[in-house]
Amino acid sequence: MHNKSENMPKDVTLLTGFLGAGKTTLLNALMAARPQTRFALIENEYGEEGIDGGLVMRPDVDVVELSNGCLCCSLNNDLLDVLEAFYDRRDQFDELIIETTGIADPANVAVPFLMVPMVQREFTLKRVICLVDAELVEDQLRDTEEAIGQISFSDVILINKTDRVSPEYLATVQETLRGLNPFAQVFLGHKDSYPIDELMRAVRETADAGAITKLRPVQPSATPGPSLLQAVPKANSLGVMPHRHHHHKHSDIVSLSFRFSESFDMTQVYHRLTTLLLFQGQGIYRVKGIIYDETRAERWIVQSVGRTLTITEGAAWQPDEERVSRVVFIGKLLKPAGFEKLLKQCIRNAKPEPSAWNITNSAALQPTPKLPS
Ligand SMILES: Nc1nc2c(ncn2[C@@H]2O[C@H](COP(=O)(O)OP(=O)(O)OP(=O)(O)O)[C@@H](O)[C@H]2O)c(=O)[nH]1
Repeated sequence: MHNKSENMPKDVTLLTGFLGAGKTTLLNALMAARPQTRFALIENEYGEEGIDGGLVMRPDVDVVELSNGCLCCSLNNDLLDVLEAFYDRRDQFDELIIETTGIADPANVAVPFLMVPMVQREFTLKRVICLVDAELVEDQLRDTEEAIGQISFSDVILINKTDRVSPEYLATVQETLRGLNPFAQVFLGHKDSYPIDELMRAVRETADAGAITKLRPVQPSATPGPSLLQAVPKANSLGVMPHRHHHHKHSDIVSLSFRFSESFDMTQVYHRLTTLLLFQGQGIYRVKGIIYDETRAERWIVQSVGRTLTITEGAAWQPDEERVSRVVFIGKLLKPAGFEKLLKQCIRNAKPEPSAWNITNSAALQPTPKLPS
């Protein structure tokens, strides 16, 4: 049973929210709750090593991964190419979901859907859902520019991870968010209880009207993103003209990606990353990794949000799959040297090198983070 005729525009859900807010986790729950729907998915990741694509649980989903940049800026033209490719295989899916990077400005990602008639003809931006980490959002609003743009642009806000905060604190968070975006529908949830039907019932005010789409008040970003209307004249088959390359700055947020073919010692991984986050975690917003451990048939999934590290078992390696570990760190002004050293120390049977990660060694982080008092 498929939702729509192949000739109808495809519904698009844009999923945004700061690094680690829970977008991929919600995405999996959403797709599991809609087994009859054939989803196409665009996974955008800031890091060079795409991790999220490997975390998508439904094997039948048509996933396109766009790594090493942000759809809202450096990969803006790639979005048009991917939309064109999806258009060409429009008979193979019902709905498209785009998971942005955790630092994307969704207003820029939405531009083609709102302003390019040929894209509008084939794709309807149904909703922009912003996930908010109930526990960390106040810090993120204080320390970064990205979170505010995401919250203020979205039609729907899901205050996620409610399991991690008290009802009193939740009330404060709700008030803050209402102040930032009084137009959005706000829902509460956590990974074991999402209001999926409500989220998917919510639609942009003008999404069904098919006419001119009214933009909600948007916080202007420090450097405005590109407009696809200023395109250079070479149309693709959707009739869309690609834009020249454009970069905008993500308030000094960088991503460091590492890849190793050696087997890792998970005790070391846990110990060293926990220590790192505990004592030098201030500028580190996110750690994500898929780790190869030769003693296990399964891969390990390593995640951190804030100072919380979790290691869970992932899918088993396929017989012909290359066993590699990939780890991404995203944070403010991170420098690679210390992180690489730390990871090398976690390789199974690595030679002990006591100074590899020394909590007083702040070479990897600029400016030097303060130890928690
Ligand atoms: N306690 C708790 N943890 C959650 C919840 N939702 C997600 N997480 C955890 O938060 C971490 C990040 O979740 P993801 O779904 O990967 O977050 P994301 O927004 O996709 O992350 P990025 O793509 O890196 O921005 C994972 O360890 C999840 O298991 C929740 O409701 N409660």
